[in-house]
Amino acid sequence: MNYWRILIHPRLTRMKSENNTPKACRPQNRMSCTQDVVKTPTSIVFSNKYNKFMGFTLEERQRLNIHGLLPVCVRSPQDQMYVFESNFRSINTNIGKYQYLRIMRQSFERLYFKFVSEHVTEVLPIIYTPTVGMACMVYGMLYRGMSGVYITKYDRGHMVDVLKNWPDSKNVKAVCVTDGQRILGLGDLGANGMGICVGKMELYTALGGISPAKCLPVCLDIGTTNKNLRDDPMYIGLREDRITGKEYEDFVEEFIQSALKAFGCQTLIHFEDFATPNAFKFLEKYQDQCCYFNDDIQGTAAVGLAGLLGIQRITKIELQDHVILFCGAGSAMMGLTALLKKELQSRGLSDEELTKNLYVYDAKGLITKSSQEIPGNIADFAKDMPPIKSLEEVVEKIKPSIIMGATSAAGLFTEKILRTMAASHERPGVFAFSNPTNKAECTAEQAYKFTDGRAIYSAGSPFPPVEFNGKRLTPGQANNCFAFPGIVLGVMTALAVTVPDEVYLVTAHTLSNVPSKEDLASGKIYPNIACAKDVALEIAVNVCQYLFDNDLAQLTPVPDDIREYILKNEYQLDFSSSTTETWDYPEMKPNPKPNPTKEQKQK
Ligand SMILES: NC(=O)C1=CN([C@@H]2O[C@H](COP(=O)(O)OP(=O)(O)OC[C@H]3O[C@@H](n4cnc5c(N)ncnc54)[C@H](OP(=O)(O)O)[C@@H]3O)[C@@H](O)[C@H]2O)C=CC1
Ligand SMILES: CC(=O)C(=O)O
Ligand SMILES: [Mg+2]
Repeated sequence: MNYWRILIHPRLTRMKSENNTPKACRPQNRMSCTQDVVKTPTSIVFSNKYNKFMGFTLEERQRLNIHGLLPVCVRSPQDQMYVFESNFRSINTNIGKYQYLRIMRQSFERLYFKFVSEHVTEVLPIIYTPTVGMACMVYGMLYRGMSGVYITKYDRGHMVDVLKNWPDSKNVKAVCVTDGQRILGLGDLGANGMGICVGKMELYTALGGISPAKCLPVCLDIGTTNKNLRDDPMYIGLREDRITGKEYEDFVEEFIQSALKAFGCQTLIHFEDFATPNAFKFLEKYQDQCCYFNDDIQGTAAVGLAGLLGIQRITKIELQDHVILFCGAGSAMMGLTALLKKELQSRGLSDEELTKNLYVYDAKGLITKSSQEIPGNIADFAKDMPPIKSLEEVVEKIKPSIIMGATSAAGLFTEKILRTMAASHERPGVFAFSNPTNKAECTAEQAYKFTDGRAIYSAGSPFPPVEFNGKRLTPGQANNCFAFPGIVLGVMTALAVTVPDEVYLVTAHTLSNVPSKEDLASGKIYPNIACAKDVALEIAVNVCQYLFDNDLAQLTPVPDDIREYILKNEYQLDFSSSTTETWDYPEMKPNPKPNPTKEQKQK
């Protein structure tokens, strides 16, 4: 039963809800049915989830006992957005904007998400890469209170209780977790890595339409090797060495089991920014055990493959006939090579045929048969040729038509490399995946300048368009944010038990088909980031369909129209004056009647 509704005095319900006139604020308009009135805790009314700032109508101000606590003006949602925008734009630094957004997120959630989802191009570079990287470096200074759950090594044995301390724990359906060891290309940032999980989950809502109540960011604070951080008086995490080996793996195992116990066995577990060997180890262990997803490996692979398919569409050269050089043997590139292999296998190529034109280069040089310690997942790519240490020499030798980097080695793609590629290929593909911006393997300007404006260039962080020879060239954003919001939306909607590799192939194909013929003609293999919400929906629909078609979903009955079903269940960004009718205010129970006094009893 919704007591809010019952408690509205009929006279008030008849009042024009957006009444903005001072006359309507006269005290005689207050409710008179005092005997049943429940005094609304002001802390709830103004809490992040229910706050409407000056958007509370007169009727609401009276009903919720907050009349007089706000200025007389009642702001419409449009006015609130205008004020939000004006504040945001008046701030001159990106980190300042980030701070402002943190405050807004923590004080008026629905307006915050409405703002982000309506200003994706402007806001993503702040709450996501590149600014979130900078924010994570000084997270202790920016810390503004509860945004997720921290679990330390001292919490072993009672992790379920710690997770359940989250105020909205009964609603949680997805967890994005990091141990902070490889935060973007910035290395070990320990407990500051929480900022990444918060940012990722905000995109679940802003792009995927998933209610924030379902999302829980988690940081496994198991120490840090970052000495500067440990010496920083503002650091928020454990000032100890990381736990490693069996102790670490047991800790992660306990966390996974605790999360499933606390929130249910269908909870989506999203691993983010774990160091590479650990990331692959856990993926292998958990992929078939629960609804598990590694964004750096699998999300990035889907976006990378979509980019390659886009290049295939532009150049009209089949992927297997391109010579592709992958730089960096970490989560991102190794996830991509594995998914590309699956794609090429599905085209009927043998392992030998499909790896023929694929080369991997890492910090020690080109991976050849004589390389030491080749990770198992790239052994197939080791070439039977003499070792080459320098990337420029590798490029000179193999003349790749596509070069992809996820190395965090800024400037790795030199002028010479780009010119060599341009000399051999009409439309060389250049992907600089590393984040944030200052880690990119080359900038958009360099890519266009050294290839006569012919490069098909994309980067992990956003680069502005470049004017070249009178043409405006727009770089693509090769970032897993084009994949994970749609993947998780599809997986969570379908109630997938596990997430098989095919889901990432579906994602890659869906994304690669978004750019129109005109986009491709202008060298764009990825959509504008402004379309990221539409892309997420498209991916979610196809992922859901795949899961239903392959009996991998537990949602019953299967919706007749998946798109409609998803849209019907998405998080409502709107808050109008009548929102209290539809908004999920907590049901308030009337205060228990006090025991009658002696005098009352005698009466
Ligand atoms: N755009 C996107 O969506 C994504 C971007 N990324 C970005 O990609 C980067 C790498 O991430 P991830 O794969 O997880 O990281 P890792 O750190 O695990 O991998 C980096 C790899 O690059 C190698 N490397 C380092 N320096 C060089 C160099 N000079 N030349 C060649 N190889 C080099 C490393 O070799 P060694 O280990 O021997 O040092 C390692 O194999 C990060 O900047 C991250 O932010 C990651 C995921 C998604
Ligand atoms: C984008 C991302 O996930 C990364 O850089 O790690
Ligand atoms: Mg990441």
